[in-house]
Amino acid sequence: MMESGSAKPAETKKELRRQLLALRDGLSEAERAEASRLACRQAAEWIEASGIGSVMAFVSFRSELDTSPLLEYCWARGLRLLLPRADIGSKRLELHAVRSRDELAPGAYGILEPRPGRAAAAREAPEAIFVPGAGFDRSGGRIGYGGGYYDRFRAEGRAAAGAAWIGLGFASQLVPQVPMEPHDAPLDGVITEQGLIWTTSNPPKGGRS
Ligand SMILES: Nc1nc2c(c(=O)[nH]1)N(C=O)[C@@H](CNc1ccc(C(=O)N[C@@H](CCC(=O)O)C(=O)O)cc1)CN2
Ligand SMILES: Nc1ncnc2c1ncn2[C@@H]1O[C@H](COP(=O)(O)OP(=O)(O)OP(=O)(O)O)[C@@H](O)[C@H]1O
Repeated sequence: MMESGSAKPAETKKELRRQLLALRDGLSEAERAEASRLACRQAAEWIEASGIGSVMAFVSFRSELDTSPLLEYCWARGLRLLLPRADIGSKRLELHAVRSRDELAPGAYGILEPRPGRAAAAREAPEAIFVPGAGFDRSGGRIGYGGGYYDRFRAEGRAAAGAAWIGLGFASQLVPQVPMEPHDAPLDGVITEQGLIWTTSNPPKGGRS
């Protein structure tokens, strides 16, 4: 029975997360590859138009949209690519500047992460942050794996002032509304294989392109 009207956001989020991850797991390899290629092209076009020099992205795991084409784009264009290491104890993200795939190794949760001895700690704050998720909505709502890593990272003020926070996922991960809690900061936009959607009335650096 649906009781979304009376359920607490945290419980509703848990159920929505479960449903969205099941849906994402159901995409075929071919669908995933094609959508990933298209979405990463959209992200690259936005980066190109915005003129930013440092990008925070993520290395995909489980059934996430495959960010490999975006990582390759950043390396090919000589952009600073900052990737996170998750500290499970503190639920904090630590950023490293990664210059090639050789600087990655399996880390927390089995995700490929920067190898501390190889990739230098990031000196700068990222100008754009591509955010993973289980689901997104058109008003900046996002639901992740429930670790609160990205909300904490944002609350710590570690992105550049005016940085663009952009969700990156499949169009099938867009839902009418993600229930938001007070600690959830809204995203500025979402990129899927169908294009970029700005979710704010005041688009960040780079503008509407
Ligand atoms: N590619 C990628 N990297 C990322 C993230 C992400 O979503 N995608 N994260 C974004 O935050 C952080 C990792 N966050 C994670 C949080 C929880 C679990 C996890 O396995 N959770 C358990 C459930 C725990 C529970 O019961 O609450 C599970 O799903 O089995 C995995 C990753 C940092 N790096
Ligand atoms: N800024 C913060 N400081 C302390 N705790 C926080 C902060 N932001 C979120 N949390 C806590 O983290 C937990 C998970 O939050 P939430 O369900 O929003 O995670 P999520 O966005 O799905 O996860 P992730 O960002 O890891 O993908 C919540 O219990 C929340 O209270």
